[in-house]
Amino acid sequence: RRSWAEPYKIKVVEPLKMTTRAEREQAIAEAGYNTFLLRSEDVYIDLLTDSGTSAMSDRQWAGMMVGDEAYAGSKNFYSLEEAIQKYYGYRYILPTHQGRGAENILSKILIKPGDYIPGNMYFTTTRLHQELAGGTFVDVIIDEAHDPRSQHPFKGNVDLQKLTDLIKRVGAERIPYISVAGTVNMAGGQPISMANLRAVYELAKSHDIRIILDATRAVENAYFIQQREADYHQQSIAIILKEFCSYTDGCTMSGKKDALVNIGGWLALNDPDIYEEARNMIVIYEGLHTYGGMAGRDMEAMAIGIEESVQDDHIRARIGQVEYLGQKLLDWNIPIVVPIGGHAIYLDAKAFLPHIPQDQFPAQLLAAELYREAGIRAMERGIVSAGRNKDTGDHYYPELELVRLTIPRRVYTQAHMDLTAEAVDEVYYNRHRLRGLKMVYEPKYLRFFQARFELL
Ligand SMILES: Cc1ncc(COP(=O)(O)O)c(/C=N/[C@@H](Cc2ccccc2)C(=O)O)c1O
Repeated sequence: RRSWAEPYKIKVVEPLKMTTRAEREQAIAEAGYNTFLLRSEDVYIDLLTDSGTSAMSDRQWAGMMVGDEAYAGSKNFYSLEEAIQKYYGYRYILPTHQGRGAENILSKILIKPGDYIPGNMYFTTTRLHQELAGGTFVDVIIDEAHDPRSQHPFKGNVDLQKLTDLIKRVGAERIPYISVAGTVNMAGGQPISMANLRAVYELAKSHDIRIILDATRAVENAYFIQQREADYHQQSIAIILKEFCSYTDGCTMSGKKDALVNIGGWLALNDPDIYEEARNMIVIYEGLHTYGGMAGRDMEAMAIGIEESVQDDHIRARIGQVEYLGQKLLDWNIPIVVPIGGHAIYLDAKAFLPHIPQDQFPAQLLAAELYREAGIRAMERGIVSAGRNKDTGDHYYPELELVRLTIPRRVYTQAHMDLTAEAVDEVYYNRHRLRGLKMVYEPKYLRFFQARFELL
């Protein structure tokens, strides 16, 4: 049996500083046990996020050299527009500085106070923009998505009955669009199947309701369709991605993930009237409609990154590395979300630390402990990230209390994955010694970015 290796070789490296346990104990205490507040230079293996952390290719760096920094009508805009139309299939393209730029504008245009936005599990920034526009997010994902041990191959699927019930309850006119993510970040990077998306599209169209895709990791979603959906085993990733997007009316996109760039995003639409409004909003919030908060060089790098991201060899190696790490942990009976997702391994902190109640922030503690143990930075994806219910003021208490080990694209080697697995195993072996946290500073919005904690 031949093992696999990356379809690229390394040309530039960034030396990493090694720290001592004493230095890390001080650093994490000063960071208020919040990995977002650590200095990057104090981190050895940075698995906080796959957002903006990919390694660019030599062709992308070359693209940076041909940045046309004209204020209006930059050549790089047209390269980007062409790449998105070619691979995602949408008609109108508006660049934004990153995903949130697109979410902000889309929400402002489509959502009226009192509207409901159904979606396959919440995402933190997406839901907040929907709420800021006066909408209420309604989770219509299948129940299995909330169970870390369910082996359902497409946990990102929409529960058509939940969606139908919502339409009946509030009426189609109160639903500006269905917000579909592929893959679903908060469920563990879980995909939605082509068959399910097609069914959602047909249901939506029968009620004249739009579907807007969060395309942030849609190429990874295409890989899971290719691997797990019988009709698509012989199809290329590029073909699958284009069909996938054809069942939606537009998308918001953070180019910082699949598209292999450090900054960038876009809003894509097929409806000329919505496009007209969005193009007008872009000049208020993002700059001009032909640069959307990006330099010309960044648009060129993203156009090239899109082309590279849909190559079958690339995505197979990218997800193969995540599966490699996940399988090691499964072999050692360490509780992680299954099936293994596309961009990260999610430790099940509830199962990992059953003696720490959820309101003592077990996932937050586990992420801090992994850093203390080995200088590995992960991200809390549990009660802290879930925030507070805007009506009751109490915490949301999500089923999923997770720590995300997010793998950047084309950055770390298999040796880094081996060391990460060993560090997680070490923490697991000593898990009964760990105790909870109390939150000592809580910001108003998206508290997980800046909250501070102390050991109980
Ligand atoms: C499915 C999905 N849709 C939209 C966005 C926003 O895109 P952008 O504005 O960041 O470009 C993101 C960003 N996800 C990053 C960064 C992040 C953001 C908020 C909280 C924690 C982490 C992450 O998961 O690490 C996403 O995953």
